[in-house]
Amino acid sequence: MPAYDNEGATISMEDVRAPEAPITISTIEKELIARRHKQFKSQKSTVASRKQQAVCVRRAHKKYGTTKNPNIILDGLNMTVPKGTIYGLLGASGCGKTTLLSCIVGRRRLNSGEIWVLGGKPGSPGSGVPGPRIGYMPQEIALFGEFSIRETLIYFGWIANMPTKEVEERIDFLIALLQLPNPTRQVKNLSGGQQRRTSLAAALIHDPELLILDEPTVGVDPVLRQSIWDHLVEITKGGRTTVIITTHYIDETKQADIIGLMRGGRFLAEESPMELIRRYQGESLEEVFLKLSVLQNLGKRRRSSILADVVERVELPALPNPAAVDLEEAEIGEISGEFGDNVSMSSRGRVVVTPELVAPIEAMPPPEKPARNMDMYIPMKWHHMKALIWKNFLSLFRNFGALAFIVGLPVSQMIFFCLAIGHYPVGLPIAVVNYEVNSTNPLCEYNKDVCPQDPNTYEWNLTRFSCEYLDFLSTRQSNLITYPSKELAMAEAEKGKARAVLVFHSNFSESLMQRITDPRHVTNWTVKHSDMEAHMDVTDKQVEWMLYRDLQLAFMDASEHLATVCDLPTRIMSIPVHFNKPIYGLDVPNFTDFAGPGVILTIVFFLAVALTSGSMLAERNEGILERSLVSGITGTEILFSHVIVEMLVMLVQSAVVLLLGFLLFGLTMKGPIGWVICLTVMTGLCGMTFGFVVSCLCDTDRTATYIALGSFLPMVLLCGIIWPIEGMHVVLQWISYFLPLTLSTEGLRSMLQRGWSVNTPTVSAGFTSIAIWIAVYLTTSILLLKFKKG
Ligand SMILES: Nc1ncnc2c1ncn2[C@@H]1O[C@H](COP(=O)(O)OP(=O)(O)OP(=O)(O)O)[C@@H](O)[C@H]1O
Repeated sequence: MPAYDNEGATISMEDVRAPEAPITISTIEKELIARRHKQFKSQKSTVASRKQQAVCVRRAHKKYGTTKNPNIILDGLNMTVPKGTIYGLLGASGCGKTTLLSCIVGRRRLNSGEIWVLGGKPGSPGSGVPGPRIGYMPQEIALFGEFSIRETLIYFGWIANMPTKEVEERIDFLIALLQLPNPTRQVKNLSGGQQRRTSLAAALIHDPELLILDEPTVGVDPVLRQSIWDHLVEITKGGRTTVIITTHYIDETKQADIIGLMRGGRFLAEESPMELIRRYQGESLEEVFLKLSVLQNLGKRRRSSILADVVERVELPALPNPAAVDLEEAEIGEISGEFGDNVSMSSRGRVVVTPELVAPIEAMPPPEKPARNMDMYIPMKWHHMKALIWKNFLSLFRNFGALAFIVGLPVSQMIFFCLAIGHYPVGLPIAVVNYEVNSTNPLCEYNKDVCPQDPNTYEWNLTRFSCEYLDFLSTRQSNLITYPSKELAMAEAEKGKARAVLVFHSNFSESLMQRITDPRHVTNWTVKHSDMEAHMDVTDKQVEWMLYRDLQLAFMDASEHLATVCDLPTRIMSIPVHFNKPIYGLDVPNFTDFAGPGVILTIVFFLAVALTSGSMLAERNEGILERSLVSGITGTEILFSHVIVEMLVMLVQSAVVLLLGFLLFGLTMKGPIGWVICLTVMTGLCGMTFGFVVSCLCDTDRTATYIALGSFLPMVLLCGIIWPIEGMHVVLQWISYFLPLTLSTEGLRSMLQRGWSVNTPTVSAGFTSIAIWIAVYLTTSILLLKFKKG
């Protein structure tokens, strides 16, 4: 088809010449004409008359893009689809057919204009649209690859509230009609054409009142295509079913009752195929479309020299009736299609009415009022939930790789955490230069069990205290390496071969003894020589702190031992601070215990985010979500069905994480186990609802990954696992308290290590914070699903 730049043009009847030759009409065509006469009646355009149509679109405007750079798709379009007809929606690729259909099914909103579908406005309470009154086959396959054909059709049948037996009968019928393969075959293993036919079967399964089929015959062979069309003609015969179908095979729409030729955001014509061929003397509908496109160009650029060549080559029909009715633009908007076979050459602009067909005939019966019952106020319908939960379970268990990942990841993460984090660094290389002894062995000999104080004179004769000190240090840090000189030891430490250099002066013990026994007469020189010199590599804060602690504790151990062998009170030579048994926590605090609660909650939270946003995005990107929403499923139902299924997964994940942490790796647990489990599961639920928000906000997996990662780091950095909140900048402290993992981590830690109950403020704040976040995320995702339309 030639690409003419004719957007926004309309056709005036001066552009149309009289037909030159009569057209032969076949029997089928005669039958179709007869049907059209019966179906389309002239009537005045009122709200009531619009409600009588299967679909009625008036003055539709729809644009994408920004206000500065808009991409106008529908530009005042009018469309009328009478009940019981097949409406062929034709137009070049990208002209806006899918956009129009998604507005009709209520999945996109117009910028302005009105749409009536089956007597109601799509999305309004009680309209039944979206819902089972519609059968929608989108352009993409929009099916679950892991499902078999049968399971797919059962899912859509259940959504439409069909009993299983009836679904089975319809499956047999549709499999025969659409020549589908064995219904046990998985959709992902079908050919492209077979998948499209399965998708068509899903739209047909519940025998809807309005079938909207977006290119159902792509990749279907001509024989089958014909049988699909025959079926559509058959089901519309009774007048109950209406079909709107888009296709790129223009000539197959000969069997449609009306064809809407779309171009430049409007209809070039909305007319029966026979009438179009007759009026424009085309050999085929394709040729008619070409002529109408040129006419539209003429309307816009009547004198355009660019198109002159093309126009010369196209033979244009003349106006069949010079007394064509000319109407004002606003009125014409009201007229399109409602005069039945009268030609509305465009949705805006001049309209031609063929007088012989305008004769009023009996009015259509009033449309059935949509059922207004309590159903529409029930947020979740049982048959929807049944179908969704079944679908979610099947998709989860069919995908073995994902299942293994879901269970395996928390196990491996917990094992990694418990084995890798929080353990004391041992074997740190420590360089020792001991000028007090002449030994290459750091653990030099000393009189371990002999008191260096004379029992009679009480004179002290302390020797080799450096050896005693190193002996106790070696029980904490065993990798002591002796160097003969300080210079050599320092050079090695600078090369990274030692974390600390310890130097004992030659008169270390003697000076220390003087410092203790006669402090009044001790010189600075003596004090200096009684110190062990320590030079440390402090690039690693944790290592520095632990070495610092070990060096001091080794001194206390050695001095307490000395006091013991001398029958002195043990603590006499220690620093005068006595650390009693901790109020809470272990005698030797353990970083694994400290970080454990935060790590457990982070694992559970972010696994739930990944699981939920992944499955929701996959569903959305494959078009399944869209299709389910058009079938009448609500956002709330989709969310809760995921919550129910993923809750089970999360219970397993939480159990695995807690069992590994407490039973296998011995993390401290003093608190009420029931509440610990409850807080863990609630955190997973919070992650799940956050995953819903992410999947509703993002259009692609990539943006979802960015959001998930972008939120992971701040939450983990600020929730107090890595650094105490009290040490943060005051603004960040406030931000941190508002994050979902901060108060819950503190609450869990208080239960596990302090044994606090849920009544204590810290624990109850953890529960309250996570409950509020669940409510916020859930409400946001329900609102996003409801209102975020194109
Ligand atoms: N979500 C969107 N955001 C921005 N532009 C969009 C969006 N969806 C569609 N479009 C644009 O709107 C125009 C109409 O698209 P639409 O899918 O409705 O066309 P179509 O007639 O169905 O095409 P085809 O026959 O190829 O399926 C195209 O230019 C398309 O790029």
